[in-house]
Amino acid sequence: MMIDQYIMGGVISFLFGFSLFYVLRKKAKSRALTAIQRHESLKSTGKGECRPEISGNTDIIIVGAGVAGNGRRVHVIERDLTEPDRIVGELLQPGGYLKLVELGLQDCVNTIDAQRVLGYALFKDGKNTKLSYPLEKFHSDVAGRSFHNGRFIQRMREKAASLSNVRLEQGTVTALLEERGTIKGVQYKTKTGQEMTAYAPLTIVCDGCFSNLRHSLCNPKVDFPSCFVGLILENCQLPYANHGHVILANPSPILFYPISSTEIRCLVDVPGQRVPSISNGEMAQYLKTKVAPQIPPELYSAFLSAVDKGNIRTMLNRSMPAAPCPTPDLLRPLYDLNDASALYKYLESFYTLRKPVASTINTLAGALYKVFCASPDQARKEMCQACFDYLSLGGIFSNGPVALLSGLNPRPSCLVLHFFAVAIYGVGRLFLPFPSPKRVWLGARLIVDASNIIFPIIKAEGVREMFFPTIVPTYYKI
Ligand SMILES: Cc1cc2nc3c(=O)[nH]c(=O)nc-3n(C[C@H](O)[C@H](O)[C@H](O)COP(=O)(O)OP(=O)(O)OC[C@H]3O[C@@H](n4cnc5c(N)ncnc54)[C@H](O)[C@@H]3O)c2cc1C
Repeated sequence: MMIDQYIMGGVISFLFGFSLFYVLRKKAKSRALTAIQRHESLKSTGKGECRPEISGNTDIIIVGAGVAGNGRRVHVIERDLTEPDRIVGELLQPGGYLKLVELGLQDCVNTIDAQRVLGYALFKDGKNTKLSYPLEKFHSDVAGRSFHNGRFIQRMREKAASLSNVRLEQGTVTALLEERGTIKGVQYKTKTGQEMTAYAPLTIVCDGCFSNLRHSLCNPKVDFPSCFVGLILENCQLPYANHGHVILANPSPILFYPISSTEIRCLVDVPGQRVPSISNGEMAQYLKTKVAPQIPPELYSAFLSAVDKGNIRTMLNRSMPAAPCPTPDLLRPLYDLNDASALYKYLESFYTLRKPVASTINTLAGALYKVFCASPDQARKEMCQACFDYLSLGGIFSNGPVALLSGLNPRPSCLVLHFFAVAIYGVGRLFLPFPSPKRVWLGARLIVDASNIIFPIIKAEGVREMFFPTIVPTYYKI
């Protein structure tokens, strides 16, 4: 992951989580509305449980209350119900905000000093270009939002806990209970250390990037392309107000965006899995000597002050293709439920709808990261410059890619079209005014390089799932 993946990658999860909320919530909507009127805030029993036990059985167990989760008689088990303090998930793309509106959850960003985000500003070699989200066709409220992740998560948890059909409990799931290939429920440890089991026909595991359960369900191909180093800048203004700023720096991008009315998040991408040590001062030295000279002058002194202040956080970026886990047994017990076939159809359409969206954003994020990282290779340099200049053309040349990035129009065909349009644009420029043999050779390498970037990512995501989701056998969508 990197800047764009950070900016974009996050929306995958937001869209995933909110789509899941949506798919599962529709049926419970009338019950949920009644419940919201009755319970206005997160109520704790003081035992790490935020709702009394629901009588009767549980339909769905959800492990993890990050941005994903919700449903019928739902039991949510979350390791830590206190407000998270993380440097992740701070920028919600307009596509994610639209999902919040669709779910009636948009007020979750109203009381947390969230900032409107209207697009990106790209900086490269002293030049910059503003890329606005194509929001003309939407209500004026629709835009991205950036905020403190923990504040947003708590608002979402309050909403979930306010539903009478949701039991939100603090506990750590230690194992999935499996019988003949079917997940029957979970084993978990409560806040007080008690070992418990919970059973439901459907268990949804969304325990995030530090998952200790995923390996028992699938074999994910997790890649660790880089780390983010996070700082908070104060007392300064971004060159473009209400925009995410992407500095195409050496060796890799640097991001800035507001997270409150007084704070700007800075994320410095450091390729590889190791970062300079914070404790022995190497990190401060790296940030001051290698990073600071590349950032816009408007942010320079606030950046140095943030480094001196010392509140430096790091986080390993992970990238994993959005591959559905082919576990047909998973839904077998649902036939015991009266409306099992309806839920089955919901899940089926959820995956069919989700896959092209998620994989388009994943692919674009992965591809842009490779293009935007500094490289000694001349063909890659040409591709990077072509990309910056292509986006700077404005009109459909910027609207198309930004609509993909923002989750407003994440169509795989548009992604491939724009990616190769950039490559062809780069080659076309090389051929002007005369296509010398050296330039023809460079152009050919550029096309090969572009193909080598995008096709492996598409292959990992799954060509059929991404471009032809409706022809994928049903059980692969479950
Ligand atoms: C540096 C960085 C910056 C990012 N920035 C953005 C961004 O700006 N915008 C964006 O949209 N995305 C961003 N992302 C991606 C985003 O953070 C993730 O996609 C998102 O957090 C995933 O949400 P989740 O609910 O699946 O997992 P998480 O947010 O990780 O939540 C998982 C939850 O499960 C709980 N849990 C874990 N294990 C257990 C267990 N065994 N039992 C019970 N509970 C458990 C955890 O306590 C946690 O609350 C960023 C990622 C990184 C690394």
